Amino acid sequence: MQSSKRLRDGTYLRNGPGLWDVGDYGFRHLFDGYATLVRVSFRDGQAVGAHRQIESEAYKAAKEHGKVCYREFSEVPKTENFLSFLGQMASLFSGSSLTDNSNTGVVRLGDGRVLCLTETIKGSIVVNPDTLETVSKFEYTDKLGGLIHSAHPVVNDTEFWTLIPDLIRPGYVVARMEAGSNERRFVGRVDCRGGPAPGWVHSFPVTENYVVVPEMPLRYCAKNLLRAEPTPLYKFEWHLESGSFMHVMCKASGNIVASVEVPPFVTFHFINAYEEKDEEGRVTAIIADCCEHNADTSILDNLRLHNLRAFAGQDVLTDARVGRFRIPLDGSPFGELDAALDPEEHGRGMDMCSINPAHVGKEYRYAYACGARRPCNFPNTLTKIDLLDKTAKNWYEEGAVPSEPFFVPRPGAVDEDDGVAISMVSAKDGSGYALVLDGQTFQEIARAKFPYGLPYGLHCCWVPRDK
Ligand SMILES: CC(=O)/C=C/C=C(C)/C=C/C1=C(C)CCCC1(C)C
Ligand SMILES: CC(/C=C/C=O)=C\C=C\C=O
Ligand SMILES: [Fe+2]
Repeated sequence: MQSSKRLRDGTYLRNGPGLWDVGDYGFRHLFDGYATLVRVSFRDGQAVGAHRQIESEAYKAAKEHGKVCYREFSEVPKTENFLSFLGQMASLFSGSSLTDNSNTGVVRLGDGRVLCLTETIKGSIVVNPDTLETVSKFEYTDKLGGLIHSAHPVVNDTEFWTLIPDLIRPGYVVARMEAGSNERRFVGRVDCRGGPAPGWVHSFPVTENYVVVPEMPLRYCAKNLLRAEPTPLYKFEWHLESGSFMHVMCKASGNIVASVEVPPFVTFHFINAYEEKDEEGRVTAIIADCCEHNADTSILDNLRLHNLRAFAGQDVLTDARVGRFRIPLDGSPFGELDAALDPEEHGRGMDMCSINPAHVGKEYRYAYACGARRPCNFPNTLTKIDLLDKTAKNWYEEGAVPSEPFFVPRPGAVDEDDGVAISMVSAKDGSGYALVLDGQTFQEIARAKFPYGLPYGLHCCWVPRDK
């Protein structure tokens, strides 16, 4: 590793879809791939890397039978005859045909267990952060039920917040799990304000005292769940007429303290949220920021493998911005949604964000994300966004595809941006390296080359060495 500064010791883990072929069949969508876990361990100024497939039931069955055996994001097992089709329909309702391919995120729970996740509840899998071995299914011991949840729980050293959409009685259940437990406890419920089904909740934010529940017009669609062939919006449907809403639930009581209509939006990832206060310290509003795709669902189509492969270098990546919601707590029926800074600062593309974990739920200034240098069909820069100055610093290397810049604070740091941002980069020639950027200057501190290229990956976590 070429580095002048010492990095803190610990392990960076990154999860994501990494294998898109079964036998001679090629998958269609980025989100279908079987999970590949990547590790880079930093110790005494050296970096050691490894990667391994997560041994989900879906992955093992595909390997054994040479075909897709479970329902993935867009792939569906092929049925040989009408009887097996009927069997599949029945298993869909019980959830047994849904994938457990935990290809989205990886989180370190307060008790030290490391969990890989996806949108299906059964796809919660415990892994060993040192060997990357699949340890076991994470069994939720409660009776909350549900088949799907937000792929991104909000996790810290003491707790885990999750959102479970209810497709039968459109709404969301908010639940909390203590560190060290496998039991989620019901906190409260939000009923949908519009539409035939809840809006997709890939992620949601929390503040110190509240949980923010987004209801976007891109809604789950039971009919599309049953289809054998993917629709343009996969398992979802766009219901502009149904309205877009933001709900705020009190963490302590489970009561809804605000439910406002907002302009239409499309987001996978909330960045953070915090409480806005007046001079007397009373909470007047909730501010919630997200990677917002200008209410345009075509980002889902952008992420089809054909489009990613065929349109390299063409300017087809749909515009995105930091969407900032202001949700008033004074009973007003409407909330606001505006760009937090000029999207040109980050090339009108942005997603895959991280912040200093000490600022989750609190006022914050900096967000790290993938951005765009046009023309491009996929995010191709790393960007450090200053939400106060409304500016961005950008890292770019010609032909390279960097993954989520994951912020790791320096132990004992006081300044919010005192730390590093770690990303895995696929270079133009197909080789790969871990890149460490200074969280303040956004200049390169170190890079560690992998002996081989790695597929694009999604979300990350950090396991300190002393834990
Ligand atoms: C990788 C990523 O960000 C998203 C993955 C999403 C998945 C795997 C979604 C899967 C689903 C099913 C298999 C059926 C039910 C609907 C839905 C949650 C979309
Ligand atoms: C990779 C991605 C969006 C890129 C576009 O800007 C979204 C991934 C979502 C799942 O975690
Ligand atoms: Fe995600």
